[in-house]
Amino acid sequence: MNPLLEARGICKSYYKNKIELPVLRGVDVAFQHGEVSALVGRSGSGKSTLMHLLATLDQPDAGEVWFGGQRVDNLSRRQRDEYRNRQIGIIFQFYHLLPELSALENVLTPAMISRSVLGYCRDRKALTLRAEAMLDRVGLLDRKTHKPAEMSGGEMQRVAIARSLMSEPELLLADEPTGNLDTETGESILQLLRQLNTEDDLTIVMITHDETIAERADRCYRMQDGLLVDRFTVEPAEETFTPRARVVA
Ligand SMILES: Nc1ncnc2c1ncn2[C@@H]1O[C@H](COP(=O)(O)OP(=O)(O)OP(=O)(O)O)[C@@H](O)[C@H]1O
Repeated sequence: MNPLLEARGICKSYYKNKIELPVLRGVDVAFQHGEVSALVGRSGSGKSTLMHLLATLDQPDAGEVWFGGQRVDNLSRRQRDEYRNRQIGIIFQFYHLLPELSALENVLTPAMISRSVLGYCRDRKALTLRAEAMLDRVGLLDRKTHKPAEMSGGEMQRVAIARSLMSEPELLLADEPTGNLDTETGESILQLLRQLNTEDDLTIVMITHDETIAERADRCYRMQDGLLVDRFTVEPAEETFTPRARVVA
């Protein structure tokens, strides 16, 4: 089966005071449709940089990004915005909610601003109904008037997830989705992500430095110093709930 999302030979450097800092040094990775994948690696190994390139938030110096059989890294800026708005949901460790807006407004506003979300864009009533449905989906409809300061970390991440679902994306990119949460709350977010994967066939790529979280994915990719050094498939352990990783060629 063709992968949903693919990076081919990705290289990326940053420059500081004209000194080159190579961050990605030829990364090849393919994410299969309907799977939960984890990119695991130490701080500074290049995970977030790769995620930004996969989301076309930035462009590689060399290499290509493909989504659904189409090359996307070389699209025009407008086309890249449209690709991102329609196909990808993104969530971050620190939620990136607007503090002055309610939960409902946080879910609704980016969709209102985006020109391309859904066919009925800018139809405020339809979008509001959808935003409420998404808040309901993540179990937070009763908090719709709460502002971020009036919510827990787990609730804020749920709002961010609801926001990311507004465009019915095929792919969810999650940068350390549980990184700011205690173990129990993080667990409930992981369970929600798995539920969305199973029920909506949502393909998920999550970044984490935490091996135990990575092992919850169907497939893990380990990054080290700007290179992908390992791939794992994850099999459920026979006698316990905790899955364990198996290295494959
Ligand atoms: N805009 C930038 N300018 C210069 N250097 C950068 C920039 N963004 C990231 N870097 C550097 O690139 C390297 C990789 O950063 P990146 O954020 O991709 O790593 P990461 O694996 O996601 O780390 P973490 O787990 O800490 O988020 C780091 O050494 C970082 O300092």
